[in-house]
Amino acid sequence: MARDIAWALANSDLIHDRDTLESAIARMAQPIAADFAGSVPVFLTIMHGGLPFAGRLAMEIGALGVDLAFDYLHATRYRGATSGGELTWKHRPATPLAGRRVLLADDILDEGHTLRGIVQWCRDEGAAEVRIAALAVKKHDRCVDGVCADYHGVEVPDRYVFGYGMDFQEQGRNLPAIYALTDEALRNL
Ligand SMILES: O=P(O)(O)OC[C@H]1O[C@H](OP(=O)(O)OP(=O)(O)O)[C@H](O)[C@@H]1O
Ligand SMILES: Nc1nc2[nH]cnc2c(=O)[nH]1
Repeated sequence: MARDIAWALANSDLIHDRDTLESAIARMAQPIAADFAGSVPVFLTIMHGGLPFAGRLAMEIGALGVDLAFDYLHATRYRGATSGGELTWKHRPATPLAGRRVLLADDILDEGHTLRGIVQWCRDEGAAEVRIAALAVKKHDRCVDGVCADYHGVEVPDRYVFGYGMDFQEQGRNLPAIYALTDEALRNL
Protein backbone atom coordinates (compact mmCIF):
# COMPACT_ATOMS: atom_id res chain seq x y z
CA MET A 1 0.00 0.00 0.00
CA ALA A 2 1.21 3.51 -0.85
CA ARG A 3 2.63 5.34 2.13
CA ASP A 4 0.46 8.40 1.48
CA ILE A 5 -1.44 10.64 3.86
CA ALA A 6 -4.45 8.26 3.89
CA TRP A 7 -2.10 5.46 5.00
CA ALA A 8 -0.53 7.72 7.64
CA LEU A 9 -3.95 8.70 9.04
CA ALA A 10 -5.01 5.05 9.14
CA ASN A 11 -1.87 4.27 11.15
CA SER A 12 -1.92 7.11 13.63
CA ASP A 13 -3.67 8.40 16.73
CA LEU A 14 -5.36 11.77 17.08
CA ILE A 15 -3.36 13.71 19.67
CA HIS A 16 -4.89 17.21 19.65
CA ASP A 17 -8.01 18.26 17.79
CA ARG A 18 -8.60 21.64 16.15
CA ASP A 19 -10.48 23.21 19.08
CA THR A 20 -7.73 22.22 21.49
CA LEU A 21 -5.04 23.68 19.25
CA GLU A 22 -6.86 26.91 18.52
CA SER A 23 -7.71 27.43 22.20
CA ALA A 24 -4.04 26.81 23.05
CA ILE A 25 -2.94 29.39 20.46
CA ALA A 26 -5.39 31.97 21.85
CA ARG A 27 -3.99 31.30 25.35
CA MET A 28 -0.40 31.68 24.15
CA ALA A 29 -1.17 35.10 22.69
CA GLN A 30 -1.89 36.57 26.12
CA PRO A 31 1.61 36.41 27.67
CA ILE A 32 3.11 37.26 24.27
CA ALA A 33 0.99 40.41 23.96
CA ALA A 34 1.83 41.38 27.53
CA ASP A 35 5.57 40.83 27.01
CA PHE A 36 5.69 42.75 23.70
CA ALA A 37 3.26 45.56 24.56
CA GLY A 38 4.63 48.90 23.40
CA SER A 39 7.01 47.38 20.84
CA VAL A 40 6.67 46.09 17.29
CA PRO A 41 8.56 42.81 17.20
CA VAL A 42 9.81 41.22 14.01
CA PHE A 43 7.55 38.20 13.76
CA LEU A 44 9.45 35.50 11.89
CA THR A 45 7.44 32.56 10.59
CA ILE A 46 9.60 29.47 10.20
CA MET A 47 8.52 27.87 6.95
CA HIS A 48 6.99 25.57 6.02
CA GLY A 49 5.70 23.99 9.18
CA GLY A 50 5.19 27.21 11.13
CA LEU A 51 2.80 28.74 8.58
CA PRO A 52 -0.68 27.72 9.87
CA PHE A 53 0.30 28.30 13.50
CA ALA A 54 1.96 31.64 12.82
CA GLY A 55 -1.05 32.99 10.91
CA ARG A 56 -3.44 32.10 13.69
CA LEU A 57 -1.12 33.33 16.44
CA ALA A 58 -0.54 36.65 14.67
CA MET A 59 -4.30 37.29 14.55
CA GLU A 60 -4.70 36.48 18.24
CA ILE A 61 -1.83 38.83 19.12
CA GLY A 62 -3.31 41.52 16.86
CA ALA A 63 -6.67 41.16 18.62
CA LEU A 64 -4.83 42.02 21.84
CA GLY A 65 -3.51 45.27 20.33
CA VAL A 66 0.11 44.41 19.54
CA ASP A 67 1.38 45.13 16.02
CA LEU A 68 3.86 42.76 14.35
CA ALA A 69 6.36 43.26 11.52
CA PHE A 70 6.02 40.14 9.36
CA ASP A 71 8.90 38.31 7.75
CA TYR A 72 9.79 34.66 7.29
CA LEU A 73 12.66 32.26 6.97
CA HIS A 74 13.07 28.69 5.86
CA ALA A 75 15.60 26.47 7.56
CA THR A 76 15.05 22.73 7.48
CA ARG A 77 16.82 19.64 8.70
CA TYR A 78 14.14 17.03 7.97
CA ARG A 79 13.31 17.85 4.32
CA GLY A 80 10.27 15.56 4.25
CA ALA A 81 12.01 12.73 6.13
CA THR A 82 11.08 11.38 9.57
CA SER A 83 14.51 11.95 11.15
CA GLY A 84 16.63 15.07 11.11
CA GLY A 85 20.01 15.83 9.52
CA GLU A 86 22.10 18.95 8.93
CA LEU A 87 20.34 22.32 9.09
CA THR A 88 19.96 23.78 5.58
CA TRP A 89 18.98 27.44 5.05
CA LYS A 90 16.62 27.95 2.11
CA HIS A 91 15.58 31.54 2.80
CA ARG A 92 16.80 34.17 5.23
CA PRO A 93 14.62 37.12 6.30
CA ALA A 94 15.16 40.42 4.49
CA THR A 95 14.25 42.62 7.49
CA PRO A 96 17.33 43.97 9.30
CA LEU A 97 17.28 42.48 12.80
CA ALA A 98 19.86 44.77 14.44
CA GLY A 99 18.41 46.18 17.64
CA ARG A 100 14.99 44.57 17.05
CA ARG A 101 12.97 42.33 19.31
CA VAL A 102 12.32 39.08 17.43
CA LEU A 103 9.56 36.54 17.94
CA LEU A 104 10.04 33.22 16.14
CA ALA A 105 6.94 31.14 15.34
CA ASP A 106 7.41 27.45 14.63
CA ASP A 107 5.21 24.37 14.67
CA ILE A 108 7.35 22.09 16.82
CA LEU A 109 10.32 22.09 19.15
CA ASP A 110 11.68 18.56 18.99
CA GLU A 111 15.44 18.13 19.52
CA GLY A 112 15.99 21.87 19.23
CA HIS A 113 18.74 21.88 16.58
CA THR A 114 16.67 23.92 14.13
CA LEU A 115 15.69 26.61 16.62
CA ARG A 116 19.18 26.72 18.13
CA GLY A 117 20.64 27.48 14.69
CA ILE A 118 17.98 30.09 13.94
CA VAL A 119 18.29 31.84 17.33
CA GLN A 120 22.07 31.98 16.92
CA TRP A 121 21.73 33.48 13.45
CA CYS A 122 19.29 36.16 14.73
CA ARG A 123 21.72 37.04 17.52
CA ASP A 124 24.60 37.22 15.05
CA GLU A 125 22.48 39.67 13.04
CA GLY A 126 22.29 41.88 16.14
CA ALA A 127 18.74 41.19 17.37
CA ALA A 128 18.16 42.81 20.76
CA GLU A 129 16.11 39.84 21.94
CA VAL A 130 14.96 36.55 20.43
CA ARG A 131 11.97 34.67 21.80
CA ILE A 132 10.47 31.38 20.64
CA ALA A 133 6.78 30.54 20.23
CA ALA A 134 6.24 26.86 19.36
CA LEU A 135 2.82 25.33 18.88
CA ALA A 136 4.00 21.91 20.10
CA VAL A 137 6.84 20.70 22.28
CA LYS A 138 7.81 17.05 22.07
CA LYS A 139 8.14 15.27 25.42
CA HIS A 140 11.59 13.70 25.77
CA ASP A 141 14.96 14.55 27.28
CA ARG A 142 16.93 14.83 24.02
CA CYS A 143 16.49 18.58 23.51
CA VAL A 144 19.81 20.38 23.05
CA ASP A 145 21.00 22.43 26.02
CA GLY A 146 19.85 26.02 26.24
CA VAL A 147 16.90 25.76 23.83
CA CYS A 148 13.39 26.01 25.18
CA ALA A 149 10.16 27.59 24.02
CA ASP A 150 9.34 30.86 25.76
CA TYR A 151 5.73 30.19 24.80
CA HIS A 152 4.22 26.85 23.83
CA GLY A 153 0.74 25.59 23.10
CA VAL A 154 0.64 21.83 23.63
CA GLU A 155 2.87 18.87 24.38
CA VAL A 156 3.09 15.93 22.01
CA PRO A 157 4.37 12.41 22.72
CA ASP A 158 7.80 11.21 21.64
CA ARG A 159 6.51 9.89 18.31
CA TYR A 160 6.47 11.20 14.74
CA VAL A 161 3.63 13.74 14.57
CA PHE A 162 1.97 15.50 11.64
CA GLY A 163 -0.84 17.95 10.87
CA TYR A 164 -1.33 21.65 11.68
CA GLY A 165 1.72 22.56 9.62
CA MET A 166 3.76 19.42 10.21
CA ASP A 167 4.20 17.08 7.28
CA PHE A 168 4.09 13.40 6.67
CA GLN A 169 6.42 13.12 3.68
CA GLU A 170 5.41 16.66 2.61
CA GLN A 171 1.70 15.79 2.88
CA GLY A 172 -0.91 16.57 5.51
CA ARG A 173 0.33 19.99 6.54
CA ASN A 174 -3.18 21.46 6.26
CA LEU A 175 -4.85 18.88 8.47
CA PRO A 176 -6.48 20.93 11.24
CA ALA A 177 -5.34 18.59 14.05
CA ILE A 178 -2.17 16.85 15.24
CA TYR A 179 -1.75 13.09 14.76
CA ALA A 180 1.03 10.72 15.84
CA LEU A 181 2.13 7.83 13.67
CA THR A 182 2.21 4.51 15.50
CA ASP A 183 5.72 3.28 16.24
CA GLU A 184 4.97 0.17 14.18
CA ALA A 185 4.02 2.28 11.12
CA LEU A 186 7.20 4.33 11.55
CA ARG A 187 9.26 1.10 11.52
CA ASN A 188 7.44 -0.02 8.35
CA LEU A 189 8.04 3.16 6.35
O1 LIG B 1 13.74 20.55 16.99
P1 LIG B 1 14.20 19.87 15.73
O2 LIG B 1 14.49 18.40 15.96
O3 LIG B 1 15.34 20.57 15.06
O4 LIG B 1 12.95 19.85 14.73
C1 LIG B 1 12.04 20.90 14.64
C2 LIG B 1 11.97 21.44 13.25
O5 LIG B 1 11.62 20.39 12.34
C3 LIG B 1 10.57 20.85 11.49
O6 LIG B 1 11.10 21.48 10.37
P2 LIG B 1 11.56 20.67 9.07
O7 LIG B 1 13.04 20.55 9.06
O8 LIG B 1 10.76 19.40 8.97
O9 LIG B 1 11.15 21.67 7.94
P3 LIG B 1 9.67 22.03 7.41
O10 LIG B 1 9.06 22.97 8.43
O11 LIG B 1 9.88 22.69 6.09
O12 LIG B 1 8.90 20.74 7.33
C4 LIG B 1 9.83 21.86 12.35
O13 LIG B 1 9.13 22.79 11.54
C5 LIG B 1 10.90 22.49 13.16
O14 LIG B 1 11.42 23.66 12.51
N1 LIG C 1 6.38 16.46 10.81
C1 LIG C 1 7.25 16.46 11.81
N2 LIG C 1 8.31 17.26 11.77
C2 LIG C 1 9.15 17.22 12.81
N3 LIG C 1 10.28 17.92 13.03
C3 LIG C 1 10.76 17.51 14.20
N4 LIG C 1 10.00 16.55 14.75
C4 LIG C 1 8.98 16.37 13.90
C5 LIG C 1 7.84 15.51 13.93
O1 LIG C 1 7.59 14.71 14.85
N5 LIG C 1 7.01 15.60 12.85
